[in-house]
Amino acid sequence: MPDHVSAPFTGTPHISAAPGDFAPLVLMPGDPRRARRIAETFLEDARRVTDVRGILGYTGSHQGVPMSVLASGMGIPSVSIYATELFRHYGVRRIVRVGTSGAIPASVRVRDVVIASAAHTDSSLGRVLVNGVTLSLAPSYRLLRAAADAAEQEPSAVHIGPVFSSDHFYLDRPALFDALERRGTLAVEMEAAGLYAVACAEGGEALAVLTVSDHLRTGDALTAEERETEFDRTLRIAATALLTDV
Ligand SMILES: O=P(O)(O)O[C@H]1O[C@H](CO)[C@@H](O)[C@H]1O
Ligand SMILES: O=c1cc[nH]c(=O)[nH]1
Repeated sequence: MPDHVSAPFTGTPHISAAPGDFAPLVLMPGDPRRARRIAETFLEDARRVTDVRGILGYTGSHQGVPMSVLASGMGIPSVSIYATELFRHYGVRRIVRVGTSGAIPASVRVRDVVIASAAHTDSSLGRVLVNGVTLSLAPSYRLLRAAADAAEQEPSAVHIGPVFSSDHFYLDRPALFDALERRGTLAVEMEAAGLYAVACAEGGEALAVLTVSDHLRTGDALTAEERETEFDRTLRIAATALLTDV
């Protein structure tokens, strides 16, 4: 092949899908098995488009509009890789994380939904993208507003507010969670801040809608099976946001 002819695109280091395999609208759970379940139960005519490292991705449609689902894996480094590659190489415009989270205040209960209107983090990601600046890690206002409107149609509790995206799942620091609670933080999880940072850097839109799977104060928790199945409301809100003004 002559030097000036670039090689055909055959995927990224982490995604084996061909160009055009992903829809511009993407649901993103952490867990690959949840991605498969969303493809099987929520999307129509879904086909698998990638499975590198067991991170499953599917494309089908929802309410007649093309929609994909791709797992992010756990943590900010992992979600940052997948979100960057989707925005940069696959023409993706919107990613809505559909994840699980741990509730912090008593007013948030297991099975409630939390829409992350901001993401605090102990990750460095918000500080390294623009030299000397800590970026505000926030969702797309359009997606947030659409999700807030969709939440009004839901019969049970949906909370909107800041979450804490932690680099540490086993963080034994009760005083930290007390301090975050006093500042209005609703829940802890491990990806929203990374997704918001990447969307900001890549010019995409992002939002995180989280099912509360456990409570840091009471110890209440969903079973492992419920973690896979208890996210119908989260999915409805996320898909409505993805489909707004497309
Ligand atoms: O259920 P997911 O979406 O993976 O989200 C939460 O669960 C994982 C920890 O168990 C972390 O990824 C955290 O953010
Ligand atoms: O990251 C997470 C997710 C659920 N529950 C937690 O305590 N942390």
